[in-house]
Amino acid sequence: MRTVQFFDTTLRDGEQSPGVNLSTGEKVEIALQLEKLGVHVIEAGFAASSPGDFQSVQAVGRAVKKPVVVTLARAVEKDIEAAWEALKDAEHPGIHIFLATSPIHRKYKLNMTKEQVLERAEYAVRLAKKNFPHVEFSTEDGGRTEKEFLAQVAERVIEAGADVLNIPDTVGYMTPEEYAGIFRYLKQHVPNIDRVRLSAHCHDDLGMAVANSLAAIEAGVEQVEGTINGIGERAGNAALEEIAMALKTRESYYQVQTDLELKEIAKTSRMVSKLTGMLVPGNKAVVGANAFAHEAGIHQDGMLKNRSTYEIMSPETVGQTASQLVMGKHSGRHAFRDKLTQMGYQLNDEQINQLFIRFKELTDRKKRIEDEDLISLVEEKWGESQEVLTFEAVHLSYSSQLLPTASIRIRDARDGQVKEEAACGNGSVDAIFKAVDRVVGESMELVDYKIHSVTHGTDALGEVYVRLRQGDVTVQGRGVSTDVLEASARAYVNAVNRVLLRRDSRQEQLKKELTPAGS
Ligand SMILES: CC(=O)SCCNC(=O)CCNC(=O)[C@H](O)C(C)(C)COP(=O)(O)OP(=O)(O)OC[C@H]1O[C@@H](n2cnc3c(N)ncnc32)[C@H](O)[C@@H]1OP(=O)(O)O
Ligand SMILES: CC(C)C(=O)C(=O)O
Repeated sequence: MRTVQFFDTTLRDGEQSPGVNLSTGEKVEIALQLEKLGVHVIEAGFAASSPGDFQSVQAVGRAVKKPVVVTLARAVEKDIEAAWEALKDAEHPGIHIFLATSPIHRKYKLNMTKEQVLERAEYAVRLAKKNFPHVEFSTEDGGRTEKEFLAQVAERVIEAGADVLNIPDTVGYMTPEEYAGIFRYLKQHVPNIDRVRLSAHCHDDLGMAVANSLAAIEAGVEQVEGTINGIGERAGNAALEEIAMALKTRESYYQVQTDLELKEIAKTSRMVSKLTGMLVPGNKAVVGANAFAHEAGIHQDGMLKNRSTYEIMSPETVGQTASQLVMGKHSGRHAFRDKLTQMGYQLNDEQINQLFIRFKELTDRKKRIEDEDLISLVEEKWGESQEVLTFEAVHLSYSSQLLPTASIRIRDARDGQVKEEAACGNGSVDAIFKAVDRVVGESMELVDYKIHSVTHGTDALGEVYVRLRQGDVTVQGRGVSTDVLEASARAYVNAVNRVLLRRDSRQEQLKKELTPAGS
């Protein structure tokens, strides 16, 4: 099976995304991660473009040991000289020279004849070859170039010593069949075409960058160029992680392998997203948050029975966390039961059916159902009617210079007594929670505290959610009041009730299990 090499241009074409500007340190950080991912070539920038980019190219060249590090350069002496100056200390220095070849670019941008383009291309490659062991030449806007002329350019740069010949679809105009046809044509019409590694470089203007890259691979190219997360100029470049996973997942079809460390994909994607500020859409293939999430009941049921029903690759392969069955409007009973079991609730069919009705009602009101919503559903159904502690009153003493003190009054149904306690805290809410702990005689771990207003205006109802943990029991409590401190006290007492009930019902269950049958 033949191997296709990966040329990563996240740091050059990816950085051409409007609004992205990576510092030298950030480029080095990404480059080291790309090295771990196993790409063969890293395009670190455009050395002649600015002193900052020169410095970045130089730093990446020095930091990275295994991949070839290249810089982009126009077919002009000063760019080629700057490129060597930046990369002469690199372990594997390379240069990427480009010159547009299409009629539109020749006429309007370069103002050059075909003959001038041929001469300049050859001259630039010969010049670069004096220093660089690795010279790539790109026919910018190759996709819209006459095939016969492309073949002439190819012949000249091969003669001049180019190691890699890239035919970019600079403006993302090609269809897969057309693009593949260019490489087939060159293979048939250019003598010595075997002396260069053919490379594909696609843009996503019509959403075909990955499809075009794969078509080029089918036509025999040995290198693909692209970026992590598909970032880049305009609509971006071909997403390398998508090409890699297409080759891996459809290996028997493409009969091509890569040397990439696929498990590094998710980490690389997260790093690039964080440092460039380019967020990855949830539905992005391979690395999006939803790429391995299933919400529809029928899919979830299939997944529980066998993952291959709805997953063509596993998230672990690319270093993503395990597949998720997301609870929502479209979920079914199988997934619902599985989720509750995972959360520690062993419920019978009747209980599941009752809860499922409430769950579906909730999904009509709420977009995404979180674990805490499910906890509330269960607790609400089997918890609330047997309240142990009833909140009666709270009083706060607060001054800007002293610790706040809270006094709380709670009725305890276990002994029928009304209990009062006071406590100081780091803030008013903390004081209230500590006072409740004193009444109960135990302390709870506060895992989460959320507050939002239910209505508008200064008399708005404040709704407080708390999440408490004690041992392996986690519960949620809710309290509502026009006073947010009272809402906090109510929420905390509500949650403590649930801890006590859950503990009691577990003890009950244990007792039943330990009592011999018939006694
Ligand atoms: C498809 C691609 O992604 S190509 C890479 C695109 N990336 C970038 O352009 C980012 C970095 N670029 C830059 O920082 C600047 O454009 C620089 C420093 C390279 C050049 O800046 P300037 O000297 O001010 O020129 P400017 O960018 O305005 O114009 C480009 C010039 O290069 C010429 N040129 C464009 N491509 C090439 C080429 N491959 N070889 C030789 N000359 C070229 C243009 O014809 C134009 O020349 P002119 O001034 O004689 O008309
Ligand atoms: C410089 C070349 C390869 C390029 O980025 C393009 O044509 O899109």
